[in-house]
Amino acid sequence: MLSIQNLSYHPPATPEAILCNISFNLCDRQLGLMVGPSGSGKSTLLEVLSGFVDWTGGHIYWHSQELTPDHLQQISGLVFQFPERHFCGSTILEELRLGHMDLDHERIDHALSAVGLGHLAPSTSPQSLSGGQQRRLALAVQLIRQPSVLLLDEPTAGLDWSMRKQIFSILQELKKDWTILVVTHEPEELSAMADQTWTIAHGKIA
Ligand SMILES: Nc1ncnc2c1ncn2[C@@H]1O[C@H](COP(=O)(O)OP(=O)(O)OP(=O)(O)O)[C@@H](O)[C@H]1O
Repeated sequence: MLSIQNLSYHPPATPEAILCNISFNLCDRQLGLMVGPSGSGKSTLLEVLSGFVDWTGGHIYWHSQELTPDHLQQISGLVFQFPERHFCGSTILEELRLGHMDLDHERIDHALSAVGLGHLAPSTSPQSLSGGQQRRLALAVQLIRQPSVLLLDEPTAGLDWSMRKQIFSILQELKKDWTILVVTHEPEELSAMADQTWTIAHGKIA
């Protein structure tokens, strides 16, 4: 279980805290949904939970272990909003192997199959994929690291209805094996599959 207790983040440059006394628990193999309007602190929360930002108050636990930002970088897999903008590899294989040159084919095939891309040749260019396929590749890039917690920032932003449906059905499958936190300002269809939903506004959970 990921346990967030009274988490606050107040960088010196901001007059107000960006995150204020956030507390919630996300159980293993559950999908949690954090819903809030633009500017409410959703992306900042994911940056903290990915270990990119050092919080200024509170505690984060994975099961009974208290976590530092270094721990969080190890256990979390963050898929940014519009992740396709950050693709660097010229092939799917290169994209998946970035920073993990020793990954074997079995693990690569497993990650691609988990997101419904098992039929694609590893030599395919990420740029030639559809929008929905690119989002699924971005998921595979994180899954291949086998994170304990998968963090998704607006996973269906900018996709049309049929591509959003692809992502929903992948998430429905992934949540059988992975612990997932999704942040979004448009919960819509995601609400139906979420095990827990929280609302965030002005850095506080309502
Ligand atoms: N490094 C920073 N320094 C100062 N202010 C920041 C910083 N990062 C975020 N903020 C502010 O914190 C607030 C929350 O931003 P955040 O991006 O987390 O919101 P969000 O809910 O993800 O919004 P969106 O849905 O538009 O991405 C905003 O008011 C933003 O301007």
